[in-house]
Amino acid sequence: MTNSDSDTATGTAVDTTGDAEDTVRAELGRLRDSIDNIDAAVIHMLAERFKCTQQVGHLKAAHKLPPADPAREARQIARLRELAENAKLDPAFAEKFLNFIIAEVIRHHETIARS
Ligand SMILES: O=C(O)C(=O)C[C@]1(C(=O)O)C=C[C@@H](O)C=C1
Repeated sequence: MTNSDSDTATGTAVDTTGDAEDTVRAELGRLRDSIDNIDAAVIHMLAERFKCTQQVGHLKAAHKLPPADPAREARQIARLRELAENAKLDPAFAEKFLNFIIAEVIRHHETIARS
């Protein structure tokens, strides 16, 4: 036996050279690199979204429109839930995530309206 010995309790092969550990470490590193890229993309996309919503906030304040538009939100939620389902993402999570972002946007709109 060169790369593995037999586990005395289970009889299963156990790596004794550290090769498996290296493989796992490499795979984890590769996945984390992708996660870091995705997180960066999410941040950049959110930054662009907030640039748009800031403009919406100024437009709404200038025309005395209310910060929140529940009918628009209902349409966005229905749309995102369907997108999530098709993408095999939990639609409840997608809805929570959108509501979290919109709550922050409404806070920004209110700040702009007060200024
Ligand atoms: O579309 C608007 O009216 C916005 O103010 C943007 C936005 C959003 O972040 O998507 C935020 C608040 C509204 O209640 C609905 C949507």
